[in-house]
Amino acid sequence: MDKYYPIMVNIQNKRCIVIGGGKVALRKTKTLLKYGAKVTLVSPEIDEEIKKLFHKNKIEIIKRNYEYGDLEGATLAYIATDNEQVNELVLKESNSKNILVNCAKNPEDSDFIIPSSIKKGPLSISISTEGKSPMLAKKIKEDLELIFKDEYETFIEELGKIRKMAIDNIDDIKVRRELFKELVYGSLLDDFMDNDIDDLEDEMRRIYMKYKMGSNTKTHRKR
Ligand SMILES: C[C@@]1(CC(=O)O)C2=NC(=C\c3[nH]c(c(CCC(=O)O)c3CC(=O)O)Cc3[nH]c(c(CC(=O)O)c3CCC(=O)O)/C=C3\N/C(=C\2)[C@@H](CCC(=O)O)[C@]3(C)CC(=O)O)/[C@H]1CCC(=O)O
Ligand SMILES: NC(=O)c1ccc[n+]([C@@H]2O[C@H](COP(=O)([O-])OP(=O)(O)OC[C@H]3O[C@@H](n4cnc5c(N)ncnc54)[C@H](O)[C@@H]3O)[C@@H](O)[C@H]2O)c1
Repeated sequence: MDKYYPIMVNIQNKRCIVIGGGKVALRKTKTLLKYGAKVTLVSPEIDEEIKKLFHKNKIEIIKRNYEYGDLEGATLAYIATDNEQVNELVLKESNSKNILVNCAKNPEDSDFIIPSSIKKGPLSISISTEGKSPMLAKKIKEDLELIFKDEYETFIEELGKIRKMAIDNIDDIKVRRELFKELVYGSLLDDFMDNDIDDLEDEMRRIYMKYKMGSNTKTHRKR
């Protein structure tokens, strides 16, 4: 049975606790901030980059050793210390409180692991090797970045607009599917990437109108 179930989690404004203040803690913290989490970090020693985040009011810091109870109120917990005994104690607390935990040192103790990921506007591509080789996950990300370029962001934003219009105005799901098929599987994206399209929005709307006109729907929505 596969162990890790991939999901997209909204962590905006959720409290996430990082135990440890070194390089790994910094990397995890930066990712959490990118996704709008409220980060509290507990560690006696703090990396210089982490201090900068604190001075910019991006995170809270508790400058001491971890103590039982520090995970109170956490949605997610991250263990990034170099001390096995501390890690054990944090694991005990997270397990007893059902707080999902990531342990950088011992992935087998983790409830979740962090994939390498590409973000282009609404597009997310995550790569995981289930901890077998984080470096390979990073390389695959770099390879995929050559394919999934910035144009994808605009393309997906425009697709989102047309899809909403189609759901509101074209009742027949078969017609909608045909429309989406032409937009997604047709040559539109390639043409856009090759700079062969002046105005993507116009072009998508032209295709949309073709399907809308062909589907004399709108008024007889089936219940
Ligand atoms: C993807 C990424 C996300 C992130 O952390 O933000 C991430 N590691 C990254 C990079 C990276 N990490 C390491 C190297 C050095 C080379 C190497 O060892 O390969 C490099 C490469 C580099 O830095 O160039 C060392 C390392 N990593 C782990 C251990 C412990 C162990 O394996 O026992 C050790 C050994 C420590 C030691 O030797 O002491 C464990 C984990 N690292 C994971 C994620 C999870 C599984 C991901 C997957 O499913 O593949 C997992 C299981 C748990 C977790 O941390 O969530 C990020 C890429 C960022 C990017 O994409 O740019
Ligand atoms: N998952 C990954 O991607 C990855 C990558 C490299 C290393 N690691 C592993 O993660 C661990 C951390 O790596 P690092 O490079 O950040 O180490 P580091 O030495 O830079 O940092 C360790 C941090 O732990 C803190 N710490 C020690 N005792 C503590 C306690 N009682 N309470 C709270 N904090 C405490 C220290 O103050 C320090 O800030 C190491 O064990 C390493 O093997 C994981």
